[in-house]
Amino acid sequence: MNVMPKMTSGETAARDREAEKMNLVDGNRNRSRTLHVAAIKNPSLIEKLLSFQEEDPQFFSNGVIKAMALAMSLLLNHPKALEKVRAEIDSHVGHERLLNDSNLAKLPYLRCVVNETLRLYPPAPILVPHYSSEDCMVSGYEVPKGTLLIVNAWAIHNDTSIWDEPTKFKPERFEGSLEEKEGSKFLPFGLGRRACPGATAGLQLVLLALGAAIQCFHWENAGSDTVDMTPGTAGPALSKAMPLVAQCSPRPDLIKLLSQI
Ligand code: HEM
Repeated sequence: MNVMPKMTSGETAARDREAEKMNLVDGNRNRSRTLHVAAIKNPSLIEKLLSFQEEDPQFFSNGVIKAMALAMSLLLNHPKALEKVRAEIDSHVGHERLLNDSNLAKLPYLRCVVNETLRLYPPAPILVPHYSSEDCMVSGYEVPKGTLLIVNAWAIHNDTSIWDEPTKFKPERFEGSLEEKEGSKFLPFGLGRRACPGATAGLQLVLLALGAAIQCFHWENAGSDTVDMTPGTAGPALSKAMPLVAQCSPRPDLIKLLSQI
């Protein structure tokens, strides 16, 4: 049996501080609390999303905010894909109004980008524990009824026997109805009776938040040439080791619309 060496209280505090630094959403949550006290006038996008979370914690979940930030990070590293999403939104929604949920069916590439983000970075890489409800066989293994099952969604999403070049960001792989065809091989929202009941709403929120951010703003990487996607090590949820630092400016054609919101 492996036993973790016991930490001193100083080491524990240092580990907790490190975990805090590594965690995009929680780190910003605490920072934004401080900033609210200072009555900051120009909150960052994450701070704004976290303020929505305070108003409606159920829908603006950490999963939704993280998925949006991760999708934006990936798009900044793949400018052609970002341009393709923008062109899709411009052609179906235009510049006169903000995109809304009735437009989403007409924005398949935006959906592909979000799916590909959730494949590469499932907010819950290890699903919550499930029990088998009856005896079954899985890949030649007998699984008796009542067995505790831990599903590694991240490993399934990176399995080379299922996905072509799984470590690469290729939204096009979701074109057509691959998601439906692949069934239990793409499971960012889990599966079975305990699958995420907020999957439809969660996906819709990510699509709307990401789509509106791309429709209204020009985005550019404010740090080095590429966004550092090194994964963080804090907690069971996937996080980025380095925070996303990006700059946005209103797109000239959208300024009139933005000033009316
Ligand atoms: C992008 C957003 C989201 C992602 C990726 C996500 C993902 C997940 C995953 C992977 C699970 C575990 C499923 C399993 O083990 O099979 C889960 C459970 C759950 N999710 Fe979500 N979720 C998201 C948004 C939401 C939202 C918006 C709500 C509420 C409106 C929600 C409510 C829940 C609840 C209540 C459970 C527990 C279900 C149970 O144990 O029976 N989720 N979610």
